[in-house]
Amino acid sequence: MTKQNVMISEKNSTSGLMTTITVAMSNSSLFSSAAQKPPARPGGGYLAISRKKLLKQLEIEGSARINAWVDSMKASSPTHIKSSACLASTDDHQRSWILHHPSALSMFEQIIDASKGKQIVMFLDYDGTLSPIVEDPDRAFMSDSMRAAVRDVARYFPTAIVSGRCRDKVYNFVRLAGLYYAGSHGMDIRGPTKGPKYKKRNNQGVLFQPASEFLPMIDEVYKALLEKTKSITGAKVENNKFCLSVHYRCVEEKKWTVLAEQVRSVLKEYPKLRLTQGRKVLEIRPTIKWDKGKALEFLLESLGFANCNDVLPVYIGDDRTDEDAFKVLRERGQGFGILVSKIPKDTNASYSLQEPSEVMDFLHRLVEWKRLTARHN
Ligand SMILES: O=P(O)(O)OC[C@H]1O[C@H](O[C@H]2O[C@H](CO)[C@@H](O)[C@H](O)[C@H]2O)[C@H](O)[C@@H](O)[C@@H]1O
Repeated sequence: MTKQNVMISEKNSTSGLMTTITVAMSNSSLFSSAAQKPPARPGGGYLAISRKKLLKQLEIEGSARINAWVDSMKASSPTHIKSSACLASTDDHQRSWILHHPSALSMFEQIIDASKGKQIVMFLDYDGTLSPIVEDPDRAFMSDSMRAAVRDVARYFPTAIVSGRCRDKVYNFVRLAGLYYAGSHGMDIRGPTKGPKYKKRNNQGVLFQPASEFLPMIDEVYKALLEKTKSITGAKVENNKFCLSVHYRCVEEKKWTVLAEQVRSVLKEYPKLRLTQGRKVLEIRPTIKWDKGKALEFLLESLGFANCNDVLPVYIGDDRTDEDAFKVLRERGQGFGILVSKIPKDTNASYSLQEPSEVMDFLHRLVEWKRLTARHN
């Protein structure tokens, strides 16, 4: 993002004198589309526009952004009943999607074949992957049987839980000591508190928090968002330590625009924070170049698998933020992303699973296969 010095000129109505102030602004906050961007100014000169024009521009950009947010909030929440013609084309779409992203259960043998001579490393998202999506984020409990499946998997394979939630919270849900935990979308990584059997190279004592300088800002924004959104019934602001979530799952659809405006009115004071979207949630996080994909790479490196061919990372997740990890795997040409979804979605994952119960089946099969091969060797 490039910075542009903007000179605002104003004519004093009584004196008739022009006064000017200069403001350093990012191009992206000034111009809503690339087409509107001014030509580059060698040497970073001034762009003179009137205050009126600037405010108008900001207003247009602001409402365009709100509309885009709300459109995206609606697009990820299909609520309308489909006509039969529409249903038929949906079926076709579903069939074609599943051809491109087959079930990881039906492709299990192929996945195992690809792991020959390689160490499988498991990366598991939490919400919607290990626990079903529920209305109250504080009650997204994991079943005991899922916990047992994850514990078994972690006995045989290095395993990390990668979540948008704050690390302590996700740990309190999972409650397994021998795992890596990457909370706050990977911005808070901690190695196992109990020595895992699979210990390879230098994987102990990992603690990595690339966004620690943002803590005071996140706290401030958390308080501001709590205050700002308190009038909206059902809205919930969650403090995930290095990032925040504004939930709208329980907010009436007609209030989504107001909520988006409230969030934007707070965020516009914090250009170092950005907004992404998840499942009926607006996620606010630092603009640093760090995401679940970077966390995956960091963890592979911590486990001693940087630049190695003898590793097969498998990442299972259900949300948009998991796409960063799927993309890394695709670009590395290594391992597989598995998207948990019942409906076709644009994804960089190779395979799919429909819901957490299928994730559990997949984990069981991995363990069963590992036990069998261990018996034969
Ligand atoms: O990366 P994840 O572990 O998938 O975390 C992403 C967000 O998950 C949680 O919200 C989602 O699950 C809630 C409970 O089922 C649901 O009520 C909400 O609508 C979902 O968006 C979590 O509460 C968020 O903080 C995470 O960012």
